[in-house]
Amino acid sequence: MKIECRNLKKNYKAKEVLQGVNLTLEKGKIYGLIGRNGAGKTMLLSILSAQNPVSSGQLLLDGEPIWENAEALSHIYFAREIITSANSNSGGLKVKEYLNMAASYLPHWDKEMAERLVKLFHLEPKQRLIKLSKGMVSMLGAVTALASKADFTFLDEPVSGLDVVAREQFYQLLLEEFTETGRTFVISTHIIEEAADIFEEVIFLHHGKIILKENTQELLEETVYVSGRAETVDAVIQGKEIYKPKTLGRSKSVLVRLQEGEILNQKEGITIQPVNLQKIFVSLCREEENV
Ligand SMILES: Nc1ncnc2c1ncn2[C@@H]1O[C@H](COP(=O)(O)OP(=O)(O)OP(=O)(O)O)[C@@H](O)[C@H]1O
Repeated sequence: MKIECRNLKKNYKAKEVLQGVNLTLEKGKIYGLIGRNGAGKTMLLSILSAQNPVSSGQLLLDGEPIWENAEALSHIYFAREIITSANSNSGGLKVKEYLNMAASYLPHWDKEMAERLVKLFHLEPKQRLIKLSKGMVSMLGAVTALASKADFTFLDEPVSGLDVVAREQFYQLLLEEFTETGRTFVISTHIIEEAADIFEEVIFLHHGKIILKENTQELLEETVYVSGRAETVDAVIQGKEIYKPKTLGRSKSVLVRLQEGEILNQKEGITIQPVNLQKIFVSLCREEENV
């Protein structure tokens, strides 16, 4: 099973929110969707789940269009941010009512799992959503996403507002569910490092374009930070794929993307260090923005 997007574009008046996204999401993977504020993450997830029409391009599940296709949509669920303000549709609902509503439109809903997770997260079924704390609202979203049992489940910043204990608990549950079922999860988050071990692949979205989609482990193993005397750094990185160098006086630092099996020669006057995902993301954004 796979979802494919071909040259997806979304415009709002003159603004191109998605600028030709090509993406394949395979069954049985956890993807991390990373992007700056306004990059288009929520938009992409809402389009992938057919909650929003595209301006152009194709969106397919196993070769069949997803838009207005009930069978395809029964395999996809997007747990978007729950709006609980007084004038929203959800705000006045009780936790129990919100979950009953989800159960009514999600064809593979696991009632027993939802009840178990509600207890685990100490959510009170009779409490109205408007009275929940920000973290509790996030937990309710996580419960809905997990209990949806959709083959492709998208979560928009599921851990925002959760305390560290609850965040670990959420990722643990997610991994257990993933291991048991082989469902696909796409998770957007700004807390990159914490989730880096969970994501099999990372997708970096920048100004409505995918600037990187890679296996997380390979990306980390094959990217190094080189710093030291500028002329030595230049000699070592010659002919290599690099991300946005920084020069300060006579010293220089740069991220180098190695090819499989490629190594850098250690020379006096430079250091070669491993990097984390956050650093790679920041460097790539700087590269794109040319700053
Ligand atoms: N209904 C709309 N009308 C016009 N522009 C919109 C609409 N919805 C989203 N946008 C624009 O689309 C762009 C992408 O928004 P989106 O919410 O997808 O970003 P995001 O990556 O999820 O950001 P964040 O991390 O801040 O949540 C933004 O520039 C936003 O202003």
